[in-house]
Amino acid sequence: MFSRITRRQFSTTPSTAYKTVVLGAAGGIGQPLSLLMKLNHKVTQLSLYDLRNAPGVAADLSHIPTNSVVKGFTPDNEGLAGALKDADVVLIPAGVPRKPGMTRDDLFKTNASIVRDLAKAIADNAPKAAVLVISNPVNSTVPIVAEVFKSKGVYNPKKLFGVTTLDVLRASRFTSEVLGTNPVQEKVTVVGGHSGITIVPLLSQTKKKDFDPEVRDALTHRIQFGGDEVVQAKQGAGSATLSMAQAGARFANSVLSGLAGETDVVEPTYVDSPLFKSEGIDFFSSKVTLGTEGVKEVHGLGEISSYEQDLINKAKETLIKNIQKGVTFVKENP
Ligand SMILES: NC(=O)C1=CN([C@@H]2O[C@H](COP(=O)(O)OP(=O)(O)OC[C@H]3O[C@@H](n4cnc5c(N)ncnc54)[C@H](O)[C@@H]3O)[C@@H](O)[C@H]2O)C=CC1
Ligand SMILES: O=C([O-])CC(=O)C(=O)O
Repeated sequence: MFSRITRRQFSTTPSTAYKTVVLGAAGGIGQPLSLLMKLNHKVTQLSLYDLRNAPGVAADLSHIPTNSVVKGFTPDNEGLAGALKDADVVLIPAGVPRKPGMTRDDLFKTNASIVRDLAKAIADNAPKAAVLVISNPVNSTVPIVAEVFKSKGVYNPKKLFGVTTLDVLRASRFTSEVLGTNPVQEKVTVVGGHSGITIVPLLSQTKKKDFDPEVRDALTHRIQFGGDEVVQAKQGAGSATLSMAQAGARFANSVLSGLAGETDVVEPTYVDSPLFKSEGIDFFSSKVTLGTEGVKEVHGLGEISSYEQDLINKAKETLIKNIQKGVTFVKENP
């Protein structure tokens, strides 16, 4: 167990000192994500939890001379309660990944109960933490966490995030490949959700703005189905792990920056959103300003093209079903 003294000791060097927890830390995403969190100077305590092997991953990372103490937990070794105590940020990459031929929704039957049970433990042990959900299907697992938190009276919509950053990374990369530009400077806002047609890149808001329709269609499709490229290339051995770790670490760093009081921290993320609530869509991804309490402001979509409006209309039809599926699951399987 980390003591408060340890936390204070380390908080003197950086201006911030946060405990970050990775649930599913020994997995394909969990290991590189834990490495990247070990390299983040805002993190002073890093707790790694998995059904097995988390203490080994923690021992390995603990030799890296950065400003954090790492500890591994399993069900037999202080368990979730030990891992989660005093957490500021909890990342959840626990659950099964896709194989070729599967949709993210096909993962629901296995991952829904995993995420529900982890959410119960977070509600009991770290109800004030920011919770970053990576486990698929994100469109449904985020509503699952929200329902569990509501049932336990600890739901804070400002602290629950579906991580859609990988869509943003892909959009930058793929757009730069088409335009021959520097991917680092190619910023693309991606809105909606995190699966197939619910992923909507707003290419009309990029510097290029006007794409040839054929190029635009192909680029949009590649961004929407980028995950499938990796699933197919891995031939049954899983889905994106390394690019996802980078995406998760970038988003976690933004959340930590917001908590630390940095200004103008803006990332697209799937949150409890006012944008389409009147249509029964409680969760939607758009640009969000992150602050000391989590979500500070959910941005509107801005000016979009009629092509993008059509994509959003289609995305909403799927999203409403995905969200309802998560809500119903928790009501029927509390
Ligand atoms: N949001 C996104 O953009 C992305 C999400 N994903 C999703 O992330 C999830 C994890 O993917 P991978 O790391 O590749 O899978 P993996 O199978 O390599 O690792 C998953 C880990 O979760 C652990 N786990 C399972 N049940 C658990 C529980 N109850 N408590 C704690 N740990 C548990 C497993 O032991 C394993 O170590 C999948 O659902 C995948 O679809 C993957 C890529 C991108
Ligand atoms: O495709 C998958 O199943 C994993 C994922 O969410 C992604 O890579 O975007």
